[in-house]
Amino acid sequence: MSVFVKICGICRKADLDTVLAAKPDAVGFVFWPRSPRAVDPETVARWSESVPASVLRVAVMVDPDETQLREVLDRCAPDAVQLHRLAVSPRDTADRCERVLGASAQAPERWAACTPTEALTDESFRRFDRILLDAFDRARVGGTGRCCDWTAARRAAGELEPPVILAGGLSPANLTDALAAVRPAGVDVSSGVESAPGEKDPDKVKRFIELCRTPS
Ligand SMILES: O=C(O)c1ccccc1NCC(=O)[C@H](O)[C@H](O)COP(=O)(O)O
Repeated sequence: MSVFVKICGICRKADLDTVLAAKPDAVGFVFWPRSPRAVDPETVARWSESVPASVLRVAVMVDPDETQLREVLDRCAPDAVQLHRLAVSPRDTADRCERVLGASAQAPERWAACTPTEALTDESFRRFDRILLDAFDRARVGGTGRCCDWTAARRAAGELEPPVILAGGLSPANLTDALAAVRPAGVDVSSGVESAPGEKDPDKVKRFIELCRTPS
C-alpha cells in the first residue's frame, strides 16, 4: 500500500529537483510573504515545466481575498489551492473558494488547512476537496514542526468525507507511528525534511517518501 505524500515549503529550484527525484504525489509552494519558505507565483510558474503532470502543484495561501486567489490562478495555474486561516472564518473561506476557484476554467482542487478539532466541529470544512490537519501557531501559521492531536485526527480521518491529509511535525522518525495512529489518506511535511528553514535535506526527503511507499 502507498500513502499520498506532499512535500511542502519548496522555495529553491535545486530543492524542487531533489524532491521530484524522490517521486512525491504533490509539491507545495508557500505564497505568504511572512514565511521563511515564501516564494512568488511567477517563480513557481517558471519552475512548473519541470514538474511532471502526475505531480500536483499546490499553492499554499493564508487568508487570501478573491483578488489574490485570482492572481495566483492566473500567474501559476496550480492544481490545488491549500488555504490556511488567521482571521477569516471557515465559512467565508469556503465561499471565496467556491466563487473564485469553482468558477474558473482550471477548477483547481480546494484544500482547507485546520486543526483536527476544527475539522470535526465546523461543517464548512466538508465543502473542501481535501482537509489538511495541522498544528496551528498564530505567528507562523504553518510549517511549525509541531504535531497536531493525533487522537482527534484519527476521528476526523474516520468520520469526514473529504480525504484527510495529516500534517504538522511529521518526519522520517515519527511517520510510521503517525500512519498507524491516524490512518490518513495522505501526509504532508515541511520542516521535518529540512536542514534549516526553507532548505530541504535530500536524505530526509528520500527516506520520508520511501516510508510512504511501504507503510507497515
Ligand atoms: O511552511 C510554512 O512556512 C507555512 C507558512 C504559512 C502557512 C503554511 C505553511 N506551510 C504549510 C504546510 O503545508 C506545511 O507543510 C504544514 O504546515 C506542516 O509543516 P511542518 O510541521 O513543518 O511539517
